[in-house]
Amino acid sequence: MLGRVAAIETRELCKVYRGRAVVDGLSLTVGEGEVFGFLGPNGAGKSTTVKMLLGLVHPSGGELHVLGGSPSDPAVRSGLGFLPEQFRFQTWMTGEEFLRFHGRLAGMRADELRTRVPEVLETVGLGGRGRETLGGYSKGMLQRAGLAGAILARPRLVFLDEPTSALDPIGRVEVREIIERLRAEGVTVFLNSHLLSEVEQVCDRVAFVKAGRVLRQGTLRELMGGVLPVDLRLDRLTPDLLAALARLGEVRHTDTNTPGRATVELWLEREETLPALADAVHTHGARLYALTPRRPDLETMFLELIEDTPEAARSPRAPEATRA
Ligand SMILES: Nc1ncnc2c1ncn2[C@@H]1O[C@H](COP(=O)(O)OP(=O)(O)OP(=O)(O)O)[C@@H](O)[C@H]1O
Repeated sequence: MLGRVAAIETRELCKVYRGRAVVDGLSLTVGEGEVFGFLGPNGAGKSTTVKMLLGLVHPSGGELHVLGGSPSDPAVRSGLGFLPEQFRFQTWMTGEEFLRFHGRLAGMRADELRTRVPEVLETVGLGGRGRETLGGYSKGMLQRAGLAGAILARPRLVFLDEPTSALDPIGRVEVREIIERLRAEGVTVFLNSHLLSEVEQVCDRVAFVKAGRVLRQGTLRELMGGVLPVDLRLDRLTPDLLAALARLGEVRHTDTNTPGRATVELWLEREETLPALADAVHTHGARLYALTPRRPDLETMFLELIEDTPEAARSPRAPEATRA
């Protein structure tokens, strides 16, 4: 396959362990340059899928293409980066040595590594700490070092398995920024995370998996049924303005009980309608204090989907609670 190909494409992918299908007909498409969230409860088959996509586990059935080829092809493999959730570090190595070792395994030249290693250490927030041994790193620093290893060889597709599980809130924001930067550089990011708020903020598209199958995949908007709820706060709401707003979207709720303050919840079909809302308010002589598109609530979606399926015997909060 040449030209513009999907970064990942699987069709009816299966993995059977001891007679049990842990990945059971999984079909997935991830476009090049997308940040893709792969979500599901514990044991859904996410890690097994990632291992197959990396060529570390042989599928029992189905098809898979990664960067237009097979992950067993060294040329394809050299375009992949991976941050496993549980990384075994050599504690006696320094951060720099670890990255150089990693880079050599990925086929990078020594002179290339001389500039690239300090650069990625800086990117992941470990600038100036590369001469310390990994044994002395905190859990968060180790996770950053692992992330540095995953992006070191400038992969076109990078798999991040729970990249922020050991990080504090500042570290999480930093990793989000790194993901944004990778997206800007056209790198495809396949993100496995139980932190749904994080996925919500950074992913272009998501897939929900359960019992080895994709229950649903799409953009957050698509998964929301294509509507964009918007909250408006105004100084007043005249009948004319209400009628104008109702022409732009579906008015779901209004509140005019407080003098000098009115709120409207409106469901739009298209984001492009947002400026017209502000215009309508202005044209009708009202003052606009807030116009807030509501984020799709991934957690609610996730819980509904997981609960909807018969195998949902576990507590719906288990995915996050057990991984804290
Ligand atoms: N090598 C193996 N041999 C036998 N069973 C396995 C093997 N690897 C995974 N499994 C089983 O496959 C199922 C899916 O595991 P997997 O690790 O892919 O799930 P996951 O969605 O990544 O879960 P988690 O969110 O807990 O990491 C589990 O029931 C697990 O016990």
